[in-house]
Amino acid sequence: MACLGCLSFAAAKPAAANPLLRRHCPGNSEVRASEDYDIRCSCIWKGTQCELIKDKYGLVHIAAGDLLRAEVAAGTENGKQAKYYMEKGMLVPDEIVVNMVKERLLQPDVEENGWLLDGYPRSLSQAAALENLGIHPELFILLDSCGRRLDPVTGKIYHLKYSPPENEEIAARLTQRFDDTEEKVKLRLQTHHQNVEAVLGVYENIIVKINGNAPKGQVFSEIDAALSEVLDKKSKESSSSMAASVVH
Ligand SMILES: Nc1ncnc2c1ncn2[C@@H]1O[C@H](COP(=O)(O)OP(=O)(O)O)[C@@H](O)[C@H]1O
Repeated sequence: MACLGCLSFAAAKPAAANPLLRRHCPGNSEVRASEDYDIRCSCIWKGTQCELIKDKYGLVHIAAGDLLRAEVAAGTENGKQAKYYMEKGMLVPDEIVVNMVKERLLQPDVEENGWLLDGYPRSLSQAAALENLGIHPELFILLDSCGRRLDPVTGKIYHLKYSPPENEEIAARLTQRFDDTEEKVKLRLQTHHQNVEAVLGVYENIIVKINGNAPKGQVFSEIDAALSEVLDKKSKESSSSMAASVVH
């Protein structure tokens, strides 16, 4: 529990904002089996935007999906259990995910630099777990976007509109990750819709909604503006509290 103080300390640093990045499948992207584009509602820009945020703000990028895939690849007990749920397109149980994210958030680099949580929390119970740990983000970025595709041969990610495949051969083999088949995606969307409203309720005062269906530079400039605003506000608050302590 002592480490929780460390996290609060990281959050309190004026130079480090702690944003969460969420992908949101908009309500008008209904699951329609005949429309490939819509059922695979997913965000190409999430990873790209995380890289850009990380580069500019020096935050530690923590992606719940990446942590889980690393456990699966390492063949750990948690990974074996997680794989079962990931393959079914279900949320991995909190017993695995909450601890995994918590442990990563307690690492010294996170305390030093601040954090960017990606794909977490995805349910009310995960948001509550963060709150109970005293971990409060300063910004919740909700990214609306659809159309991501993964090339299974090169691992490169494309977007059907904004970053299309270079040729027909690549276009033909574009697919999703191992957990991205149609039935699983449908289930994931269903779960996502059930959970998203509840999570948004927890962060309603710090949400910024960004249209992800735009060129990456444009998406980033909106995110950047939101982050800068948070940081400006923090630095003003911290200088006014400094002034107050001088007066006293
Ligand atoms: N916060 C989370 N809670 C539970 N399971 C998660 C969480 N984040 C990711 N997962 C699991 O990992 C899978 C892949 O997640 P992710 O890499 O974030 O991709 P996507 O953003 O396309 O869902 C999810 O389908 C789910 O099974």
